Amino acid sequence: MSQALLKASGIGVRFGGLKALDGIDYAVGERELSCIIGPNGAGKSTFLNVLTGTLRPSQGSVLFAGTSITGLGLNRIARLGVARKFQIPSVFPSLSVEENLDVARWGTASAARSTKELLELVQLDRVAGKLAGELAHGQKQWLEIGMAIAIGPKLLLLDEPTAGMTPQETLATAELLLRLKGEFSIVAVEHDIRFVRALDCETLVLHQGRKLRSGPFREIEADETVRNVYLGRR
Ligand SMILES: Nc1ncnc2c1ncn2[C@@H]1O[C@H](COP(=O)(O)OP(=O)(O)OP(=O)(O)O)[C@@H](O)[C@H]1O
Repeated sequence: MSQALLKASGIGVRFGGLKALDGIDYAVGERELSCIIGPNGAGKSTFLNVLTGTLRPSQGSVLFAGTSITGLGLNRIARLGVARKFQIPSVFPSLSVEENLDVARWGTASAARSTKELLELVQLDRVAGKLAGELAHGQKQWLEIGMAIAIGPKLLLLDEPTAGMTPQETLATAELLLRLKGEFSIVAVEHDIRFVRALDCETLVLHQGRKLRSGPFREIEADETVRNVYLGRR
């Protein structure tokens, strides 16, 4: 891996008597694309909450570009260049697609992408004037990805970006992330194995709060233990 941009060490989270995460080590390199998968209740969202500072872990630390961000809070971490896209799109429904991107770009450096470039990148240029509230579900997700990209992040974290999408929309989302690959680091928490297969990237498998495996998706997919606890059930 190139130099780690994000490094989580020995992350543990307890909710009362439940160990939601136990001793998770994880690193994402500069401009690397990485996926986190695992069955329901594996601890994926809890881990993402730790990475974005919305949850302070009971144990362990998170470093971003060499600085501790453990439990720092979403806003302060965002200011360092970490963008998070939540599972449910939060766009401004009564503004047009183009206006949503304009709003997201406010205050960003002049070197950041123009609204036109963002529209083309997320392939919403043909619906630029449409109200965001009238977009199809997949298009709303892409708009929110565009809004997250607008700030010029160093790291983009995506929580189940293909939730509720059709197979075609899922594939288009994978293609979008592959277009962005190499520009900044991306971490996607995902349920949809077809999507992760299309990305073919470094993958962390969580199971019952522990790291089950990590490595390139092709190796993960071929791993018998992973197949038994997760992939084989799908
Ligand atoms: N705020 C909380 N309080 C108590 N228990 C929690 C809390 N958040 C999560 N948990 C528990 O921690 C465990 C991990 O949950 P988490 O939501 O992180 O899993 P997940 O892998 O994201 O699951 P899913 O794929 O269903 O979203 C589960 O047993 C869950 O019930």
